[in-house]
Amino acid sequence: MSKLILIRHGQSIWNAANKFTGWVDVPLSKLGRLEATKAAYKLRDYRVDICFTSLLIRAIETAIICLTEFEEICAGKNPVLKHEADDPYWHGWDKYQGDSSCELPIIPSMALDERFYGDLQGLNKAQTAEKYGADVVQAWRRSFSIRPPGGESLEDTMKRTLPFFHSRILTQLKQGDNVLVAAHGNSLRSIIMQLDRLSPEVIPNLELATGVPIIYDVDNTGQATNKIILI
Ligand SMILES: O=C(O)[C@@H](CO)OP(=O)(O)O
Repeated sequence: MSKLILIRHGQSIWNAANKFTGWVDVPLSKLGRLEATKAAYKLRDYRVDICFTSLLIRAIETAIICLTEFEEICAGKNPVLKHEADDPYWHGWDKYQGDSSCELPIIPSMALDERFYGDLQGLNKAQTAEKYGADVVQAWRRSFSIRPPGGESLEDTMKRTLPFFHSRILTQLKQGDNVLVAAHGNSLRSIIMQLDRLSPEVIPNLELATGVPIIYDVDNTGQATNKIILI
């Protein structure tokens, strides 16, 4: 049985400021780094073979903290970011083949990026609710198919997260690897919707706390058989 560890990044400086963030690439706050360190402590008895993150620094910082705070989680290996060679201007670090006997790959992908929040990015959430009405803004934030102005619905986000989840993440799990995924509230909600078989009517009630690991047991057919949340 493989372990799938999902973690929403620790608090970012824009979570702290109550701003819509989406694809804006803000770092963790001091509290966020502490949350990630606490998550690393909770994960100290787990072993990770491969890690996937979004391209956004708040998820990457969270992954790095989880993988470096206690050496045991990587079984003594060094985490190394492996960039995909799909950017023609990429400077070529990805050409390094690496050494799987002593390196733990961290694969960053835009498929795991936060939902694109369009025109709301950078706006204060409370002020936006006052301007447009709390119910309208709640539907933009939590419904399955309603898009925030100029942005992605959860359904849109799911169209990029799930193909990646199936082709890259589940493939590793089915072959027996333990996988850490450090991503975002909405990219993870779309994956959990699939794992927990949640309907579009139920998904608005799913909230993910920052920096809290969610662990699934996944069998070799790719089915999730158990779930625990390390609060
Ligand atoms: O601003 C964002 O990018 C997200 C996560 O912080 O917000 P929401 O809670 O509305 O999904």
